[in-house]
Amino acid sequence: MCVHAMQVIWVENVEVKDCKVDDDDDIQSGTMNSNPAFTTKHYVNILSSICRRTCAKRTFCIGKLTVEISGERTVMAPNPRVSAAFKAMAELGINEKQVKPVLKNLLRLFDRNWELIEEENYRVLLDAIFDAEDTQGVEEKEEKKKSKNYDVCNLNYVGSVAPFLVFLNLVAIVSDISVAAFPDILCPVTYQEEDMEEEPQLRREPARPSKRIHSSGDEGSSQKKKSTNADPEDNMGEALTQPHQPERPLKRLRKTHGGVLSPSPSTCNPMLPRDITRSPDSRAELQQPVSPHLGNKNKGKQPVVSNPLAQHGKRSTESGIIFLPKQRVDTHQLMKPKDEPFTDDMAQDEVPIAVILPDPSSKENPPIQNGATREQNDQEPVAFQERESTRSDIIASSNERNTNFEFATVEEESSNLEVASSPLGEVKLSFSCSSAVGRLDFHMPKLDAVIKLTEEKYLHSYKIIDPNFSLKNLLGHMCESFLELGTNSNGESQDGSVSVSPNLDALKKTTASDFVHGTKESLNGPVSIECPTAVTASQVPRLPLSLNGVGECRQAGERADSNGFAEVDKEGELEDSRGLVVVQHCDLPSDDLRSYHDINDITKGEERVKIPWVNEKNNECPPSFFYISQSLVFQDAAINFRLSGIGDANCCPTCFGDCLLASVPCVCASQTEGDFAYTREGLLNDDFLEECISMTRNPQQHRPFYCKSCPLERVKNDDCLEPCKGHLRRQFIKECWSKCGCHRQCGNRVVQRGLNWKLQVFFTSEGKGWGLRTLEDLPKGAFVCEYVGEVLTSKELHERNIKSSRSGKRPYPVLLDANWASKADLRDEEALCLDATNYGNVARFINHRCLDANLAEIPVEVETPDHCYYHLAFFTTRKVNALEELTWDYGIDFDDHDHPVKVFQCLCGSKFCRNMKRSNRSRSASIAR
Ligand SMILES: C[S@@+](CC[C@H](N)C(=O)[O-])C[C@H]1O[C@@H](n2cnc3c(N)ncnc32)[C@H](O)[C@@H]1O
Repeated sequence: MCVHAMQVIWVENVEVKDCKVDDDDDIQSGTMNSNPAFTTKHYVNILSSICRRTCAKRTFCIGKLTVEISGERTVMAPNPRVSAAFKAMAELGINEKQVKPVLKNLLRLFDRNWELIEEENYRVLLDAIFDAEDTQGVEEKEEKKKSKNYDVCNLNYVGSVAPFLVFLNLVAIVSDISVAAFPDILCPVTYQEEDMEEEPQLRREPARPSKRIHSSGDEGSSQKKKSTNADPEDNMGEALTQPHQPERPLKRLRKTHGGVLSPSPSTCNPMLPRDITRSPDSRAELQQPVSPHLGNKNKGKQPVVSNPLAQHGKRSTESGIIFLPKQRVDTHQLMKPKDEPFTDDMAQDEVPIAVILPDPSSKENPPIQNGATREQNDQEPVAFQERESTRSDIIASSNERNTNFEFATVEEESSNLEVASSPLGEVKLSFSCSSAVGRLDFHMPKLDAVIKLTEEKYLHSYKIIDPNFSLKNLLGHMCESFLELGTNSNGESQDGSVSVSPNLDALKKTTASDFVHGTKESLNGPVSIECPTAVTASQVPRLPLSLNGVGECRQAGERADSNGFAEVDKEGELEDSRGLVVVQHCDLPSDDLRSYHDINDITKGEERVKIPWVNEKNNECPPSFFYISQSLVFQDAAINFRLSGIGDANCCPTCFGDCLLASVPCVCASQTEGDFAYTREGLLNDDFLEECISMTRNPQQHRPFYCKSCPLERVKNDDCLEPCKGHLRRQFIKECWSKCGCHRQCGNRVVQRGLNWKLQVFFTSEGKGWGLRTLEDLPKGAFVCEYVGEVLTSKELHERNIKSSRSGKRPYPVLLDANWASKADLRDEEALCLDATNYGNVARFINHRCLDANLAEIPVEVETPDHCYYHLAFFTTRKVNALEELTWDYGIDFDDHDHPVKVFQCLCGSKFCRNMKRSNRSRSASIAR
C-alpha cells in the first residue's frame, strides 16, 4: 500500500497536517468515481470542516482512505467556550446574533453548566435556538399573512402609452429558486436518490444534527471507530464514516479565491440582495425539506441548483464542489441541496427569475440537469413558438446561460408569456408561472423590483453593457414588433413568427373596465411601459384582417372562464384562429348568458370548424341567438323524416364506397339528370352551378310559379286574397344518405357533412351590421354553409312577423318554396320556411347583395324526398378571395313591403343594386312630378 502525503491546506484555523490516500483505492475510480472533479482534496476539505467543530486532532478512515487532521484554534475568544459555541453554531449556519440570547438563557437556566450545553455537539443549544426561531417564525408568518394577500394570480400590471398600450399581466409569478435564495451555496451538491427518499421522513421527524450524524452502517476499515464511546469527540469520527452526514453545514462551505474553503458569508452573488442569501430558518436548513411544497414536488427528482459560478460561464466541476461520501456524482445531474426553506424575502426575489424573457440561445445550450427538467424544457417552447394549432404560448424559457439550473428549479412548473393584441394597437403581454399556486410563501413583488432585477440579470448575466437598457423598453419593443409582424402578415402564420393567442386567459382576466383609461391599478400601482414608437390605431387596420380572431367583451370574458374556453385553448383545438382582437366593451342586448357568443367560435362547437367573430368597428357584440347546426322544427311544420318514406327510388342501396367513383351514376344522381351535382373534388358541377346562378339572376327567364292560393297570402286571413307574387322552381341536388349503401365520405354527400371552410363573422363597415367572410380562398362551386333555423309553417311565420313588427325585431326568414309549384294544394303546415332569428347558424350573418352575390342558394334533398322541407345550401358562384364578404341575393323585391323579409335600405354596393335603381326611380319620379 502506498500512502501519499496530502498537500497541507488550511481551512480557516484548521490545519490539515496529514492525509494519506491508499493508492489502490483511487478515489476517482472507487466509490466516488463518477465525478471526475472529485479529488482527495475535496474529501479532506469535507472532513476538515467537520473536524473544526471539535478542534482536535483526528484521524479518519473511510474505506482505505486515511486522513489525519488536526485543528488548532489560533484565534480564541476571551471565553473559549462561548467562542466554541458560536463557532459550532456558525458551522450550522446560525449566526452569533441568533445564538447569543439563547445561549445566555441556557447558561442562566443550567446554572452555567457548560457540559450540558456542549453535550452532543451543542444539541441543547441548537434545540433552544430552533425553538426560539420557531416561535418567532410563527409569529412573523402570522403577521405576514395578515398583511399580505396570498391569493395567487391576477395581479395585473397594466401600462399605457396611449394609444399604444402594453399590459404586463403578471399572473402569480414565482419560481422555485431555492438556489437564488442561497447564493452562498456555491457548490452544487449531488445526492443519491436515496437521499431524496429520506426527505419525507426527515420532515416528519426533524432530526437534530447530532442525531443525524450517528452512524447507521459500517464502512470499510473504520470498524475501530464504531465505538460505543459516549465521548462526542470519538463519535464524531464514527459519524464521519457514515454515508449520510448532516449536509447543510457541509454545503455551506464555499470556495474562496484563495482556494480556501471557508464558511460562507453569503456574499457570492452580487446580484442578489444580501437578505435573501440566508434563510433565517436554520432549523429548516438543517432538516432540508423545509418547504413541504417543494419538498414533495422534488422528491426523488433531483432538482438542480443554480451555481452562481456557472452564471459567469464557469462550470461547477472545478474544485469547490463538495460531495458527500459514498455518493455517485454525475456531472450531468448536478443537483441542488435538498429543499431549501422559502422565506418571504426569498419569494420576493425569486419572482423575476420566472419572468425573465426568453433567451433564444437556451435551445442550443441545454441546461445540464436531470432528465425531467430537460423534458420540460423540451415541452416548453423557447420563445414565440406556436402551440399545436393557434394558441401561442410564448414561454419564457428562462435565460439559460444564466439559469441553467434555475430553470430546473421550476420543473413541473410553467412560465408562460402570452401576447395578445387588439385592432386598436393594444398589445398585452401576460407572464404567468403556475409555481405560485398554492404557495403560502408567495407574495406579489413590486413590478419595479421585478423589472430592476430582470434588468440586472440582463446587464450582468447577458453582459448587456448599455446603461440605457430598460426592460420596459424591451417589452415595448416586443409589443411593437408584435404589431409590426401582425400587421404586415397576410394572415398566414409564419413559422417561427409570433403567433398570438386568440383567447388568452390573461385577457379574460382583464375586464373591459381595465382598459377604459388605458391603465390599470395593480396592487402595486399603475406601471407604464413605454413603447418606443407608438402605433396608432390607424396604423393597424390590417391587423384584424390578418386575424381569424376574436373579440373580447366583458360579458363574454366573464363567461369565458366558466364555459371552458380556456380548456379549448389548452387542447390546442383552435385550428383556425391566428389572431386576437380585443373588443374593449360589448353592448350585449340580453342578460341571457346562453345566447352570448364565444369569440373563438360562435358555433360553440356545433360545427366541424370553429368560426370566430370579430368586431373591428365598435363595441357591439353579435346579436343574441342560439347557434344550431341543424334546423329544428318550431312546432307545426309537417316534416316527415321517415325511413319508410324513402324507397329504392330515393336512395342507392346497392352502392358501395364512393358513388362518384362508380362507372354508372347511382339512383341519387337521377334528380340531377343522371349526373352528380358534385365533382370528385367536392365542388359543384359547373354546368349545374351556372344554371342555378342563372335562375337567381334572371328569374324571369325561368318562369316563376304563381300559386292559385298562395300560403303566404292565405295565412294573412284577409277578406281579399292578394295574388301570389311568384316562386322559383328550383333544381334540387339529391345527396346520398343513410339508406344508401355508400360510405359517409361518398362524394355525393357534401352538405350533410357540414362546414369545412375557415369563416369569420365580422362587423361590416358599410352599415350592414354583421356579416360573414371567408378567411381563405374559396374555389368556385364550393359548399360554404346551409341556411339553418327554426322550421316554421307559413302561418307561424306570419304570426311571428306580426309580433316582430310590434317588437321591432326583424326576423330572418327564408322560404322553402322551391317545390311549391309541384303541389297544387299546399297546406299551410307544408309551406315552410326557416327562421334564423332566434335559432340559426352562421348563415344568418350572410348579407344580401343584388345580383352578383358570390353565393348561390341551392336546395338540397337529404333526409326527405317530398321537398316540403329541404336544406338550403350556399355554394360559391365564383372564386372568392380570403377576407371577402360572403353574400347572396335574397331575391328581395324592394318594392314589396309586404314581403316576409323586411325591406331594408340596400347597401350591397353592387352596380346591379336593385334598391339603388329603385331609389333613383323614385327620385326621378318625384322630380317628374
Ligand atoms: C340575415 S340578416 C344578415 C345579418 C345582419 N347584417 C346582422 O347584422 O345580423 C339580414 C339583415 O341584414 C341587413 N342587411 C343584409 N344585407 C344588407 C344590405 N345589402 N344592405 C343593408 N342591410 C343589409 C338587413 O338589416 C337585413 O334585415
